[in-house]
This record gives sequence, C-alpha cells and structure tokens, in this order.
Amino acid sequence: MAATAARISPSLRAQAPQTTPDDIQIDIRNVGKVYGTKASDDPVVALDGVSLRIRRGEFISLLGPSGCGKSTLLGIIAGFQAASSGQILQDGRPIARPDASRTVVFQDYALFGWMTVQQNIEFGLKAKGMAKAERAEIARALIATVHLTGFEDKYPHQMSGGMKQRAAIARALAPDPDILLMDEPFGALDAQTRVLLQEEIARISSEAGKTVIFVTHGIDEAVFLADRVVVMSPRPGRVREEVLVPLPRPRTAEMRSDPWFVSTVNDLWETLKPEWQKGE
Ligand SMILES: Nc1ncnc2c1ncn2[C@@H]1O[C@H](COP(=O)(O)OP(=O)(O)OP(=O)(O)O)[C@@H](O)[C@H]1O
Repeated sequence: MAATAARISPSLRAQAPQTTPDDIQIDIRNVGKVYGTKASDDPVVALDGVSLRIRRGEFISLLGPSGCGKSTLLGIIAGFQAASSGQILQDGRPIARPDASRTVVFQDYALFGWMTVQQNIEFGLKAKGMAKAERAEIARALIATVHLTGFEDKYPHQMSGGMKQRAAIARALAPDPDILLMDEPFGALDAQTRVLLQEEIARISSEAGKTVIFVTHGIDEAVFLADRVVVMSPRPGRVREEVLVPLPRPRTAEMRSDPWFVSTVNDLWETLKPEWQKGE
C-alpha cells in the first residue's frame, strides 16, 4: 500500500492546497503491473498497489531508483500499456488508449529526423487536419516559447541535444494537451543545459497551466520543478512517500540555495542512497 506524506511537516501540510473531488484530474487507483505472465517467463512485478491522486495543473515529480517502475507507470497513464490490476481515471473516465489530451516527451527526443523543427511541431496538427496557416502560427508561437526562433528550418541532426529537447517539448505542447508526461526528458543532456531547461520547463508549464508528470532520477531536479515529489520504492514500485514543495512560482535559480531546498534534497539523498547503491 502507498505510504503517504510521511515527510510533510505540520506547517507545510497546512499550506497544502485543499483538494476537492472536482480538482482531481488523474486518479491512480491501486495500480499493479506484472510483466512476463506467459508460462515460459519469470514474472516481473513492476508496480504493486500504486495509488495517487493528481490535481489539475499540478506538477508531480516521480522520483525513484532505476527499475522501480516510473516509466511503466507513465506508460500506463499515457495509455501505451494496460495495468495488470487497478485502474487510472482521467476526469472520471478510465484511460484505455493514448489520446491527444496526454502527450509524452522522452529522453531521446523522438523527433522525426527527416523533418525540420517546424514540420516536427506541426506534425500532430497536420494529422488532425488543421489548416496550414493555423498550424504554422501555433508552431511559430511554440518555437518562440522554447527559444528556438531562427531554427525553424533546421533538421534534428543540425541541432544540439538541448535544442532537440526544446523542439520535442514544443511538439508535445502543440496539440494543447491537458497533461504533459515527461520521461527523464533531460537525462541525456549535459549538466548546464539540464539546469537551463529545468528553469524553462518550470516557466512553460506554469504559464501553460498544464498538469505535468515528470519522471526523474535527479533529486534536485525533482524538488526544483515539482509541486509534489512522489518518491517510489525499489521494485515492486509503490508510493513510498510524498514531499510537498512550498517554494513559490515562478521557480528561480536562487531557490536552489534556499535552506528548505538544500535540506530536503539532502534528506531525500540520505533516504534513497542505500537503494541507489544497491541498484548499481
Ligand atoms: N516490457 C517489459 N518486459 C519485462 N519487464 C519489463 C518491461 N518493461 C519494464 N520491465 C521491468 O519492469 C521494471 C520496471 O521498469 P521501468 O522501466 O518502469 O522502471 P524505471 O523506474 O522507469 O527504471 P529507469 O529509471 O531505469 O528507467 C524493471 O525491472 C524492468 O526491467
């Protein structure tokens, strides 16, 4: 079963937003996932009894050691795969398949190599039958949002990792999804680019008012970005604890030296270190 809120101090708990049923956008109910259920396979229990309720507009970081089921959970929320038990509701309806209300940003950018930045961003809109002028305008605005103006006609191989990930974020935002799912999106980037993109995704997600679920191994990244950090246990993945982040928005670089930020990152590291070491 999910252990919840063990780390939330009474003073922070008082600051936690009051949640009404209408605010809940994603309701993860006792979800389990077992891989390899054929007789010839050794079953792998990736998730066991995960329950989590996510508010509209909330930024959730899913943090945990390698193999704890973070990507599996994200994939079930996306609709790419089914849960073995339990269910996930979006606005009260079970998620059964991928749809444009939830888009995903992956670590490896997943851009089409034969398309320019502009074409990549327009791709989903074109598939929906949107007129050329309208989709070009949406793409132009998003290109400006992710600071790629001037690179519209570049192909992915002509850009750095950080630029490709900006383009991938713009492409994910193009259909105007309600929910943005991000699976270690900055994992392949160098440390400096990572920090810059963290600040940008914090800005973009609050400006756009999206619900974001952000999978990461990075403790400081998880805390810097989130309204709530959900810490998962080693496999089988369960919700082990949750940390409410009281830092105001917009998040700024100086907050990384805020005493609460520093001590929370250190506490989480102390908690997770033995598991990280075991997983090495
Ligand atoms: N298609 C699959 N078939 C069998 N086992 C799988 C499959 N996908 C994932 N697993 C196993 O399920 C467990 C959870 O994997 P998952 O990728 O969800 O974890 P994760 O927390 O995202 O890991 P990482 O941080 O390393 O990406 C792992 O033990 C993994 O080997």
